[in-house]
Amino acid sequence: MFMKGILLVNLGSPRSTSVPDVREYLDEFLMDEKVIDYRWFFRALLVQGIILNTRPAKSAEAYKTVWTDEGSPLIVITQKIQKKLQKLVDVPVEIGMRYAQPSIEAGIQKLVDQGVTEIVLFPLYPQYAMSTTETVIEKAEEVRKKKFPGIKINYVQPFYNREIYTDCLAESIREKLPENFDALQFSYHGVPERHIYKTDPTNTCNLNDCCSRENNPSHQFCYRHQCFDVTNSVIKKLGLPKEKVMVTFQSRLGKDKWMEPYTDETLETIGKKGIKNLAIVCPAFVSDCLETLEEISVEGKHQFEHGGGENFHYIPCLNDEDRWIDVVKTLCEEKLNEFYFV
Ligand SMILES: C=CC1=C(C)c2cc3[nH]c(cc4nc(cc5[nH]c(cc1n2)c(C)c5CCC(=O)O)C(CCC(=O)O)=C4C)c(C)c3C=C
Ligand SMILES: [Fe+2]
Ligand SMILES: [Fe+2]
Repeated sequence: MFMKGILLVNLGSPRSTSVPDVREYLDEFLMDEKVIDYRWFFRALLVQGIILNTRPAKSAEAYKTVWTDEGSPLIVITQKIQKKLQKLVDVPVEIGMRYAQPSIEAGIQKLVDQGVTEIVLFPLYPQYAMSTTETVIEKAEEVRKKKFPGIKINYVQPFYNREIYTDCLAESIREKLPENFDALQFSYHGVPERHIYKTDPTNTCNLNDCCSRENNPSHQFCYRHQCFDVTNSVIKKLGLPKEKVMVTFQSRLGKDKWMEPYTDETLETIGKKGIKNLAIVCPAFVSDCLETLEEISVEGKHQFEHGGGENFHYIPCLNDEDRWIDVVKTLCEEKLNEFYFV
């Protein structure tokens, strides 16, 4: 007998805000070679020899400012999505995190315990990146082969260009935009430029105008293009002129060259250029997390005000909005229905 189920996968958070728990989480996360893509020796030297000496204490302080009584916002919101989706579909829905707990393996185990043999796994990232979608699929395949060789997994693909998603995002932003704003900033999580070159099998992306072209063979694997594409779709639907819109990249780490322009540097300077009222949204994330609630809403606001800005308006992620749950349901159902052909 075949039985289907859904696994929603998000990035994951530390178990608690204690420094040892944050260190353990960062160790697993940053030692992933799809996140820091150096050879093992150099990655270990950088992560375990340098980053883990100072970053856990700093990150733990940041996590404390966003942590709720129920736990990490990212996990709590993913659980809320799970519960709402479960009410709409008649197959079991579980969650799994790429790093820390509940793990992808634990999520699959829960489904298997309920008799599931065919899983739709949904990486909750709108855009493709080596450090997100690709590492989730690689991990899930590793777990499947080792622990659950009898089950099938069908993966929901990046959905940045799906009209149901961009409609949903545009509506969500429209409702939350303040009445007066000089600019709307789209701040996406950054990645090192090297990641984009590395994952372009067509060798046709040079991180230049090609990313904004209507057609380029690299688009399917180009995170930069996919960020621009989401932005363009949304601003068209909102009827916003391009001059009122900025795209920037946040959360860089280390000395590599990451995609530019950087969110923090932009926030420090735009006030002086006359942008006094700013709205900002972060569509690389479907759920609010440390990187939106602390890095943007708190640190970003300070940077903007420090640079002469006056009104800073953070637009929350889709989180557990009903219209977004409907999109999740549709994207999962498409893949559930494909099982016959997988
Ligand atoms: C080389 C480092 C990193 C890459 C590449 C990277 C890509 C990337 N990350 C997200 C989504 C999230 N990242 C989050 C936190 C976070 N990210 C990094 C580093 C890289 N991310 C670090 C070190 C951290 C931990 C916190 C910190 O110390 O600053 C989170 C939030 C997790 C939470 O618990 O709330 C998310 C979500 C994407 C989408 C992405 C590439 C596109
Ligand atoms: Fe590109
Ligand atoms: Fe990250």
